[in-house]
Amino acid sequence: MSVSELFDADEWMPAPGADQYTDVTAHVSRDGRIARIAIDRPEVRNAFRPKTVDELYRALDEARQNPRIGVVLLTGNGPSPKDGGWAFCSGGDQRIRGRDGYKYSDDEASVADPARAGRLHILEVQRLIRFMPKPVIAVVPGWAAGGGHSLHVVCDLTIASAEHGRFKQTDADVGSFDAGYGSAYFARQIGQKFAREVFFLAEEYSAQRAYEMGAVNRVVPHADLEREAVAMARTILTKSPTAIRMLKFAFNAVDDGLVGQQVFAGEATRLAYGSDEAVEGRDAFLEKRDPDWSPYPWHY
Ligand SMILES: CC(C)(COP(=O)(O)OP(=O)(O)OC[C@H]1O[C@@H](n2cnc3c(N)ncnc32)[C@H](O)[C@@H]1OP(=O)(O)O)[C@@H](O)C(=O)NCCC(=O)NCCSC(=O)c1cc(O)c2ccccc2c1O
Repeated sequence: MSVSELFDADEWMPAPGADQYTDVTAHVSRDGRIARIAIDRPEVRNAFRPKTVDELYRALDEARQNPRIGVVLLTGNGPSPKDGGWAFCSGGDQRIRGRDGYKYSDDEASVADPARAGRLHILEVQRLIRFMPKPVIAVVPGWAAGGGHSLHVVCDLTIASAEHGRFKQTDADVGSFDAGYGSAYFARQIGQKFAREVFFLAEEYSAQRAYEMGAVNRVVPHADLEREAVAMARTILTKSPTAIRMLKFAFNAVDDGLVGQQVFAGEATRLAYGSDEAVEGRDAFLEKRDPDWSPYPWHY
């Protein structure tokens, strides 16, 4: 059975552990440098339930820790076998939303561990994407709605299908609100007036309109969507991994407060450890002598 109508089997091989997933598919390009992770519930416009979120997190974390992978594509498989509709993601599955979050289907897990009873852990996935030391590209073949809209917002880049890409922020329609990256950071991207309009009116925006608002990087013909996304990824792969990582964390830092500074600073520390000056500090300690900083000027 094909993964998705846009999926090119010649490009991808299954990612390690992918056979254990039911709600997502995870692949790695045949040269091992790009990950393709997709929500695989097209019959509900790729709405996520807790199991979907668990699998998304695991697949993304595998990609994060794989030193060969430089870019991650996040998408939604399709079309729906029911009506042919396409989706990136339509947010939390409203059928299993409880009073304390989204419910696992086998509620024995919740009985054994009440802390697992109601989940909002798509926010953990958002943070994983945000702090992933490599670009994540949202590949939007259809609807990005509600929490699915927020997922595209937190990705570094978005490429959308000209024919089927649709954007709608339905949170307030269903009594929900992503008050973090989904809204406040979205406003940093496209401006306060547009962001408030998108949330307060919950209207539908075409891919072209989202592009004009600054919410989308590229709009391409539907049939070319994944090919163009891979091409975008391959362009990024021609760049310095360190430069891309530092740039991503620099773009983040201004909006991420002390955590943003910490993440950026961690990478700065890694770079400093590579210098002769830092090696001198370590060696002096180990050799129980005063460090000799004389070769290292106070740069200006
Ligand atoms: C996405 C749509 C605009 C698409 O409309 P369309 O007309 O194309 O398709 P249908 O409406 O007919 O849908 C086809 C089929 O799929 C089912 N479905 C679609 N979305 C969902 C969903 N989210 N949950 C459950 N089921 C869904 C639909 O019922 C149809 O099924 P049939 O059996 O009738 O065939 C439109 O579908 C739409 O508006 N969907 C809902 C979007 C939505 O409101 N999402 C939830 C927003 S809240 C959220 O996502 C959220 C999650 C979190 O975990 C948070 C955590 C912390 C803070 C905030 C959070 C948050 O806001």
